[in-house]
Amino acid sequence: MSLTLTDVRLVYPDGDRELVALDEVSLHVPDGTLTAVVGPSGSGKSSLLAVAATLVRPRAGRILVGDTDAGALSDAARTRLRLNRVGIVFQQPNLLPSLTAVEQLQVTDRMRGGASRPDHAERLLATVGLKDRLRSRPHQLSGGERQRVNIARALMGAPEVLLVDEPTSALDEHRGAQIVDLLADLTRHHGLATVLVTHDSRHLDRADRVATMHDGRLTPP
Ligand SMILES: Nc1ncnc2c1ncn2[C@@H]1O[C@H](COP(=O)(O)OP(=O)(O)OP(=O)(O)O)[C@@H](O)[C@H]1O
Repeated sequence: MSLTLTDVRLVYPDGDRELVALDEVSLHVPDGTLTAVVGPSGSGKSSLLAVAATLVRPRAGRILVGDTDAGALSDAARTRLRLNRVGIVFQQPNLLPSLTAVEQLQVTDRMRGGASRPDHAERLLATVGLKDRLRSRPHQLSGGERQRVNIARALMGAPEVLLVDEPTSALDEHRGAQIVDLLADLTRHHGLATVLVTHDSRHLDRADRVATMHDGRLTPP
């Protein structure tokens, strides 16, 4: 399923004034494709992800996850949409220190209120190259491996949309390239509509499309 943003405007209060974080932003990400979003600090990249993740309601514009208009949903329905159809990979893996890799993924089953699926967790961890690390805890994993757990965890709910914020910022060039390769492969294999926010222009050749944020505007639109 695709992700479509149309004429999105997001405004934050700024003292007596308002700060326009997203200014008429439109973006269409077909399923099975990866769009990289680059741009300077403060240009609105994280705001774009927050809106696409339905974490923040824009002042104007439309967000479609597949055919579902997120703006038309109640807050409870948006939370369900986010849990079931959107995967989010934050910059910091935020893994729980005492849990093994498999258990990190199983936590999301519990959050979703469903049965725990250790087999599914193990399969996903194998997919991201961690089949020998299933019982490892975060301190036993490298930065790149922790980021792989983070990515596998985001796929537990079989999302249609994958939103990824700066996944390579803590990694060296080689490991960063491996993570972007992995995201591109997962995007194709699972038919995801993926948005990858990155400062890192080194890995953009793996993206199907590169868009640039500048002062809240996205080009090409
Ligand atoms: N919760 C908030 N309240 C008020 N202003 C905010 C808030 N979040 C972001 N902003 C402002 O909105 C603008 C866009 O910020 P955003 O974090 O989306 O940019 P960014 O491109 O992700 O930056 P970075 O690369 O540094 O993370 C900035 O001017 C920022 O200061």
